[in-house]
Amino acid sequence: MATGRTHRPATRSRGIPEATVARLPLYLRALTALSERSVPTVSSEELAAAAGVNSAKLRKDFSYLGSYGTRGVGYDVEYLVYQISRELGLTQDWPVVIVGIGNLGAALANYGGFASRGFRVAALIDADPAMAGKPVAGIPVQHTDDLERIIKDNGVSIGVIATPAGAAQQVCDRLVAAGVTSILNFAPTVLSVPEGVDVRKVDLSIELQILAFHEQRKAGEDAGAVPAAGQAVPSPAASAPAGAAAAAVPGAPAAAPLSAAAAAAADDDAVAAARKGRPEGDVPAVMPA
Ligand SMILES: NC(=O)c1ccc[n+]([C@@H]2O[C@H](COP(=O)([O-])OP(=O)(O)OC[C@H]3O[C@@H](n4cnc5c(N)ncnc54)[C@H](O)[C@@H]3O)[C@@H](O)[C@H]2O)c1
Repeated sequence: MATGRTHRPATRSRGIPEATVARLPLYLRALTALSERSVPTVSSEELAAAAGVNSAKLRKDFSYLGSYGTRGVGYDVEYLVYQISRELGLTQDWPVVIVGIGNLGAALANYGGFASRGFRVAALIDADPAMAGKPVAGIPVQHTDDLERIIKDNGVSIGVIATPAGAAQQVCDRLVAAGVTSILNFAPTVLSVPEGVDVRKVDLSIELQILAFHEQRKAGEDAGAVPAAGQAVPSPAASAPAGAAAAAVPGAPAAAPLSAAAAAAADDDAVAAARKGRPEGDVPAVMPA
């Protein structure tokens, strides 16, 4: 199994902070919507509101791209789309493989949003021999026996893992050994990858747990927390020192993982500090709605 470092430092090449990189897709989505409506220019305030980011932060982010806008006119929408796309590496075509073509893998294969953003689904791979040759989203599923050849033939550097958790590390190791250097992991497990491989994870249940935490806080002020059915609250005195009691109570996420939504909204330094404290290396990839 591959071992070693699981994520990169807070800054990348050309000195763009990771928190800025995390916000670029938000700007791009808002700008693409403006472009589709043939809006020629946009102010930093309008764009910040559309992207859900504060406008001072947006201006700082764009300064890293060398984009300052024109006073009284704002930013040129088409040019910014180009600049951000180029910065994110989206001006080239990225062949992607999806491994694990069950409910989720098939849904991803059918998602039209990849192709429109420059991600071409080059191959679908599954371990089930019964699926081999069957088309999903018009692409025939191929067997995992051919994984290495498929990666090589298609020049794939990005792999999506949608297998059960128990298979994910082994699939990851094979993808990496075959030349994949970026992985989007949907399986609920932490992957170990060697130096130079980026992993981002999507876990909707974690996002829901964070929402549950906020819901509980909203409701808790008047009602007090009520444990979910079947969950007994352990006695802090019996099982843990007083300081650890809050973390021991079910439903009290004392150390919620840092979501990309939080990363996009927080200050760069705060993000770096929060990342430092995280026990796991790969990065959640769910973006704010
Ligand atoms: N991240 C999220 O928000 C999210 C949401 C839903 C599901 N999931 C996760 O996604 C994964 C897939 O869920 P699903 O509902 O599609 O499951 P599923 O059982 O429908 O599909 C899993 C597929 O993986 C294949 N598979 C198993 N081992 C494999 C291997 N070694 N190599 C290649 N293919 C292999 C199976 O043949 C099957 O087709 C699970 O880990 C699930 O927990 C994550």
